[in-house]
Amino acid sequence: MQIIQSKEEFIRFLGEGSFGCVNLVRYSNPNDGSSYLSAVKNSYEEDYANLQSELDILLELRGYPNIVTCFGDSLEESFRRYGKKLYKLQLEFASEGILSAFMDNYADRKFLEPLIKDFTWMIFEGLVSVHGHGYAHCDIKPDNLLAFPCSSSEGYEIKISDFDSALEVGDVPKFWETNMPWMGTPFYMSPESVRDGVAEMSVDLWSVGCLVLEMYTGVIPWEGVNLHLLATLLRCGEAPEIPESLPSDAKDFIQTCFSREPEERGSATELMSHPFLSRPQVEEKKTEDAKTRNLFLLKLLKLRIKRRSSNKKPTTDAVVVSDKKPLKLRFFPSKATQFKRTLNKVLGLKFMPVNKSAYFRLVSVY
Ligand SMILES: Nc1ncnc2c1ncn2[C@@H]1O[C@H](COP(=O)(O)OP(=O)(O)OP(=O)(O)O)[C@@H](O)[C@H]1O
Repeated sequence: MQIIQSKEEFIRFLGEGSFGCVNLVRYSNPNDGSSYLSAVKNSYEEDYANLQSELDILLELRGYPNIVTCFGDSLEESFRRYGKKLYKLQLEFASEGILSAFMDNYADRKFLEPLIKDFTWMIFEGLVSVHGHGYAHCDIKPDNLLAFPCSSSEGYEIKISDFDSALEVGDVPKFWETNMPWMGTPFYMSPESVRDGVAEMSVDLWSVGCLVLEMYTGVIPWEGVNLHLLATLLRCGEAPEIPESLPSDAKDFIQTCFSREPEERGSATELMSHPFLSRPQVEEKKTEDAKTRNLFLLKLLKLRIKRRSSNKKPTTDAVVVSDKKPLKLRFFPSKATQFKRTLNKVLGLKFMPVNKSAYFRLVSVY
């Protein structure tokens, strides 16, 4: 999508990330009266590199299914008061918000099984593209998945967003240390990532396992476990507990995502053909539904033909029927931004910019 010099109207604040805030903005073209809404991610100069790297990945992945779309080909640059530079990344607006907020609309935050399967399938569709381009997302979790009303049907669509932790496969984040071993959000991290910090595709597959578990139980994985203990448990190859009450194919699927040996998880594509997700069942069901519908229509059709023929004299084209139907606070300078970001995730803190200061106020979000 090409950005035309347009009028910008702030609609509302959407949320706060580690690198700045996200606002809903309407862009209007005064020439033809057209307009569109965008979720605009704002970052100050010190976090420019992160926003740029997120844009670079989004540009590579633009047009692929279940990946949030970015508008424009570059970051928009503007100046704040006191000459501070601000960079903006325009994203398509997810009117249903992040998946974690979407879950709050459901009793006990639990989804029904068909929705879990649909959403998991969509997340994999997105991951196949991410992995296919040589990246690992490294922070798959409900806060980084966006919900959209489905354009073609009544349901919802899920897209992967927030690529600022994404890395090329094989890279290790600069901030990663053995005593701070979190490449993404701790509760969704895999044992091997805690051991070596290497961004592998398998890390995302473990996170999907956590996510599926969360969609069934409504509870974040490892709830109540402190981070020190969590690191120890993960290093020992432990996985979040899977309730016995889950259907057996779901348990088996989650267990596969939680395989100790990353290779045993398979790839995103391979996991998509696990019986838990196997589309044939869904397709079969759709075909069955379609058959039932057709049968019903056929009966209706026969009935009408009968009625017509009883009213009228039969003609050669008698088959023509009516077609009318149918925590702690901390301060630190802007140095290692990735480190800040991870620390925030660990501490559950979010950034609140404090006027012109180069520092940020951190507030607990737990
Ligand atoms: N495309 C979007 N549509 C609607 N809301 C969005 C969109 N992108 C972000 N948001 C909102 O803005 C918030 C901040 O998003 P952002 O991606 O900056 O950070 P985050 O994922 O919440 O945090 P972090 O970057 O620390 O992981 C989100 O939690 C969400 O509420």
